[in-house]
Amino acid sequence: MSLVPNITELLARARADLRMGVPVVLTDELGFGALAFATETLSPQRLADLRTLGGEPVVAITMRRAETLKARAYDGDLARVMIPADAELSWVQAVADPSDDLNAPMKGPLMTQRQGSANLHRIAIALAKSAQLLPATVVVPINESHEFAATHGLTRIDHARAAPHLTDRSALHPVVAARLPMEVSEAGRLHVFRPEDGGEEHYAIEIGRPDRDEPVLARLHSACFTGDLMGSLKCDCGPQLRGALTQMGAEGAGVLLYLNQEGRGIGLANKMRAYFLQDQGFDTVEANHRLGFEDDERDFRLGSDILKSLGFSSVRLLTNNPAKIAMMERTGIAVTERVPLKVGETDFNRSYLATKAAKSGHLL
Ligand SMILES: Nc1nc2c(ncn2[C@@H]2O[C@H](COP(=O)(O)OP(=O)(O)OP(=O)(O)O)[C@@H](O)[C@H]2O)c(=O)[nH]1
Ligand SMILES: [Zn+2]
Repeated sequence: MSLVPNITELLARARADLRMGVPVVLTDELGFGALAFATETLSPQRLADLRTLGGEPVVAITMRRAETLKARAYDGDLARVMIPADAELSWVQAVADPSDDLNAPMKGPLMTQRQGSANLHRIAIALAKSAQLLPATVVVPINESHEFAATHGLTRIDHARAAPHLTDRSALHPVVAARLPMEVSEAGRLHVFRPEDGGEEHYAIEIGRPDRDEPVLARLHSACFTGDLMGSLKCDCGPQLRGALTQMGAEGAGVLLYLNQEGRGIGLANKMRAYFLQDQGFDTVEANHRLGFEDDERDFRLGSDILKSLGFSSVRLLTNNPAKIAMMERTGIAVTERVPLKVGETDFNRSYLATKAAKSGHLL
């Protein structure tokens, strides 16, 4: 019956639930069930209520966050931290949120679970991440999970059906394109692409009428609200964006993909959490790790999807990031030339740029 939501639609609903503090029910193929909450949106009332369910609640965190907290990650990529019976919500949230790590370090050792499967915890963390929340979830086992979800009107996600969707990228579809005369070129055109999973839309700005049979001057630009719009001096994004467009305008042809992957894919709220840690002396990579993220959570494959959809198969790529080049090549877009894009170094971003060169392999 097409009127029943499919797994993609249920996952989008689950993300919205977690952002609002509503729990979701997770079930696996062995019949286990659990209730999962995003740690950062959990309320005191719901923490009290989940404790009446009888199961032992844990905070599921990524291996990166576990390393910071010196908690044993028996599950490899994640750890299940046991919640003491008398722990308050502030304790639970401090497991997830590093903002007070230095001020008020957590008193360890944190006990982590070793027995049983972490499959449902893994799905819960992936959902929180894709909802652009901190990658940490409170998970408590429940019985009769199908009935529990139905009785309480909760979204239920089945592990086997959901797992492939959390690693595969969703298909993107062109929505509309229209002329956009711009300062750099009157022959601008903006294309909007929408993913099937209900996530962020992405844009392509085409300058001139680039020949589809020749390598096109291209830039994959990740959204940076602070740099692109506010003139932030902490990064080089704004000058790179304008520099790329100016060069395309001067050459009379090019395509700039504006990918809504704010903060290297972690979202603006988490990026600002990373900036708060940077104010305390951590570098851009360490800050991401303390929050529980990898240094770069972006998926550049969507860039090649958009280029292909526009009819391009080879590019002269404006970038200093070798990972972008490697990903283009792997996903069937030939990079015939790397065009360096070195603009916008300031006193404030010099060490940020140096860290990217030292730790993320950026070309100087
Ligand atoms: N998490 C995090 N993201 C940041 C930080 N500073 C900038 N960003 C984000 O990093 C991204 C920069 O993207 P790009 O301009 O594609 O930069 P790049 O990966 O260095 O590659 P090139 O510019 O092509 O060399 C944007 O999404 C910014 O919002 C930071 O300190 N932490
Ligand atoms: Zn930036």
